[in-house]
Amino acid sequence: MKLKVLWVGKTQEPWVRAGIDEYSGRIKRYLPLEIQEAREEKGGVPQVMRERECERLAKILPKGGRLVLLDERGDALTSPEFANFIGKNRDQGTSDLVFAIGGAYGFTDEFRSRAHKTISLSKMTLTHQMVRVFLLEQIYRGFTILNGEPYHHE
Ligand SMILES: C[S@@+](CC[C@H](N)C(=O)[O-])C[C@H]1O[C@@H](n2cnc3c(N)ncnc32)[C@H](O)[C@@H]1O
Repeated sequence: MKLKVLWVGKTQEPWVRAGIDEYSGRIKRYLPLEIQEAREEKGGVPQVMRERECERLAKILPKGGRLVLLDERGDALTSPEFANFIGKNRDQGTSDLVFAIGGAYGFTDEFRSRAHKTISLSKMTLTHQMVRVFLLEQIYRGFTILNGEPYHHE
C-alpha cells in the first residue's frame, strides 16, 4: 500500500514545514508516502474558490485510490482506532490510501461524496496548515501502534 496526502496550497510557515518533514520522514520507515499540493485559489467568492480547489484535488486523486477526507464534521476516532483503520487497509490490499485536507473554505458536497471515510481530528476548526502536521503525526503514531513500538501510551 502507498499513502498519499493531498492538500491545498503551499506550506507557508517554516515551523509547519519542519513538522511535515519530521513526520513524513518517520512514516516513510513503514510505507511509501507521497504528498501532493493542489493550487490554492485566490481572490474569489468562497463558493467558487472551494469548487476550483476541489476540482484540482479531484484531478490529482489516484485512480482506484481510497479517499479519506479530513473534516471537523467527520468521525472522531481514537488513535488505536485510526491505527486499526490504516492496518486494515494495508492488510486488505488497498493500493493507495489517500488523505485529503481542504483549503481555507473546505470541501464541496461533490468532493465529499467521493470519500470512503471522513475523519475529524477535533470538533474545533483547525488551520488547514496545522492539520498537515497533526494528520502526519497520527499516521506515524498509527504505525507505532500497529508495530507495538513504545510511542503511544494509553
Ligand atoms: C479552515 S478548515 C475549513 C473550514 C471550512 N469552513 C469547512 O467548513 O470545512 C480547512 C481544512 O482543514 C481541515 N480541518 C480543519 N479542522 C479540522 C478538524 N478539526 N478535523 C479534521 N480536519 C480539519 C479540513 O480538511 C478543512 O477542509
